[in-house]
Amino acid sequence: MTESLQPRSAPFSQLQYCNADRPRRRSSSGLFARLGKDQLPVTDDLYHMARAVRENAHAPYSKFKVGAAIRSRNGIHVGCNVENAALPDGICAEGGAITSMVAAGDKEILEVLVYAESDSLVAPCGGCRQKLSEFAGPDVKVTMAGPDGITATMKMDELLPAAFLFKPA
Ligand SMILES: O=c1ccn([C@H]2C[C@H](O)[C@@H](CO)O2)c(=O)[nH]1
Ligand SMILES: [Zn+2]
Repeated sequence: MTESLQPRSAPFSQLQYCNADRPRRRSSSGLFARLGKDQLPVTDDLYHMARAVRENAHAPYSKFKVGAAIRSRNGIHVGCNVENAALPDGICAEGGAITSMVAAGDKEILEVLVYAESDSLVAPCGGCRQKLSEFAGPDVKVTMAGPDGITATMKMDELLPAAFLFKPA
């Protein structure tokens, strides 16, 4: 059972900060094990806030709920995906968290965590990588997490090397 929860994609298994080898409990019911206090990811507060806000996601089309939490100097800002019948008009959890941060008056991301429940870790989509890079420096850590506490962390410039920068001529 727990084997299937290992991050599957190649980059995740090579991550510097990946904690996939940390000991964790076997699931007693369902697909995922419950987190024990000894198993919490390093960024506990972001983890719990992203996990909690995911419950509020509006995802009737994909049925795939995502939560995101961003740490900035003035606090933690959360977002969940909000889909729309006009499918491309939906917004990702990361986009919602960014909007919340900016609305709260902050424009510098210190840390990001994305929480989803899938058989592999969920990384921000391409568009969200660009959105994050607008406010996150190259060394900012972006952690991807699931319900059993497996996390992988990538730096912003690993997630989006050669980000687009708008420099009018
Ligand atoms: O990092 C991600 C990946 C996907 N989604 C959302 C978009 C869509 O609503 C659903 C399925 O792609 O998941 C996010 O919010 N963040
Ligand atoms: Zn996205």
